[in-house]
Amino acid sequence: MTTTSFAVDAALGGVPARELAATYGTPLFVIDLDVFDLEVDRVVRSCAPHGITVGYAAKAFLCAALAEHLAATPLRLDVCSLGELVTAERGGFPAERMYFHGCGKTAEELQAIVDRRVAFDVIDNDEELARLAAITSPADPVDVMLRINTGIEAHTHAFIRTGGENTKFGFALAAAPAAFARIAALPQLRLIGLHGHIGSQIAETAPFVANLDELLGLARIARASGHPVAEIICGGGIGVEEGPDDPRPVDIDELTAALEGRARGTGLRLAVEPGRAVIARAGSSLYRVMAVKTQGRRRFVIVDGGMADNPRPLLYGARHLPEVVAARAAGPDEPATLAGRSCENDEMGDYVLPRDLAAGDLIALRITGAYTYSMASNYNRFGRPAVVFVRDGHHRRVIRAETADDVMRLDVV
Ligand SMILES: Cc1ncc(COP(=O)(O)O)c(C=O)c1O
Ligand SMILES: N[C@@H](CCCC[NH3+])C(=O)O
Repeated sequence: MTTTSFAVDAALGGVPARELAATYGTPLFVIDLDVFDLEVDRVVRSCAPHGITVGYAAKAFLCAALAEHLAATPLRLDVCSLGELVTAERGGFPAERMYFHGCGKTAEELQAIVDRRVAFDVIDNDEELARLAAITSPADPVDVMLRINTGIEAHTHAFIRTGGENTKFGFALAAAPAAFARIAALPQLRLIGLHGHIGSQIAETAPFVANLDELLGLARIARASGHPVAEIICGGGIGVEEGPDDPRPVDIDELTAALEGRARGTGLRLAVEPGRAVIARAGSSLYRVMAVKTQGRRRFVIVDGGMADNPRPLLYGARHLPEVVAARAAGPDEPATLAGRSCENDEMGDYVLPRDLAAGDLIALRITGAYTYSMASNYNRFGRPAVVFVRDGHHRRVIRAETADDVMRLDVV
C-alpha cells in the first residue's frame, strides 16, 4: 500500500488544480508541456550523440495540438491508423516525417501511405507486402521497412509483449530472407530498413540489445542481397515509473550507448520510437471525489472517472499514484481503495489517503500521459474527458469533453 502525497491546494503546470477543475470540469486529462519538452529533450540529447533518430509513437497519446507541438521538435512520428495520420496532418505535422505501422492495415490506409507520401511503411506480413505492391508502380517506388519478430522476449505484461514466438507481430527471423527475395522482385518497393519492437513498459536494457543484435544480423543478409537497408528501428518500449518518487526504471543513456556500441562500424543508422517514455510523465488525470464509504473492512474513495478514461489498472494491473491536490482538511492518513464510477469493480489501487477526504475534494493520478486518454472509451456511455495543456501558470483546452450529445452523435435515429 502506497502513501500518497497531500496538498491543500496544489498546482499542475503552475495552474491550481481547483482552477482547472472549475474551468473545465472533471475528469480532466492534463498535459504539462514543460514536462513533455523536458522528456523530448532528454531522449533527443541521449540519442543524438550516438546518431540515433527518435520517433514518437502516436498511439501513446495524440491530438492535433500535440502534433503541432511535435512538428517543432526534431522527432519523427510513428502512426498506425488513418485516424492518427489525419490527426497529425491537422496539426501540421509533415507526412514525410511520419511512418506507418500496423499488422492489419486497411486498403484506405495503404492508399494513404502512398498518396500522402508518408516516409515509409513498416510492412508486417506477406499479404500487406502484396497489397502494397499492387497499388504502387516502379516509376514511383515506395520505401518500406520490414517488421521483424526477432524472438526476443521482454519481461513485461503479456498483453503488451510484442516479441517472442507466440506473438502475432512481424516476420519471424526465419521468414525474413524469403521476404527480402520477394521485395527484390518488386521494383516498386525499396527496402530501406528493418524494425523490431519487442514490447512496452520494459525495465531492462538487455532485451533491446539482444533484439538489435538479431536485426543487425538480418540487415547484413539483406544488404548482401542488394537491398538499400540503411536504418534499424529498435522499437519503443522504454518503461516508466509508477509514481513521481520512484526511480526511473531505464537509464536512457545506458540504453543508447549500448545500442550504438552494437551498431558501430556497420554503417547502419539506428532509431528508437518511444511513446510512453515521452508523454507519460507529462500527463495527470484530475478527478473529483464523489463519495467516501466503508463497506465491510474496506474504505472506498470513489471518483468521477475510472476504467472508461483509464483502463490500465484493470487491463494490466497498472498503478498510477494518486495525489490529493485539493481537499478541505488535512487529517491523518488511513488505507483506502481508489475506485472509479463505472458499473463494475474498476478499482485503481489500494493506497493510504487522508482520513478526512470527502466528496468534492480533488485527486490527481500522476504519470498517466501514456495510453490513458488514447485508450479511453464511452463505456457506460460516459463522455470522454477534456484535455488541457498547462505550462507556466497558463492553460489551454485542446480537446473538449464529450457531452451526452457527443456520445449520441453516431446513433442513427
Ligand atoms: C510498433 C510500436 N512502436 C512503438 C511503440 C511504443 O511503445 P512505448 O510507448 O512503450 O514506448 C509501440 C507500442 O508498444 C509499438 O507497438
Ligand atoms: N496500452 C499499453 C501499451 C501498448 C503499447 C502498444 N504497442 C499500456 O497501456 O501499457
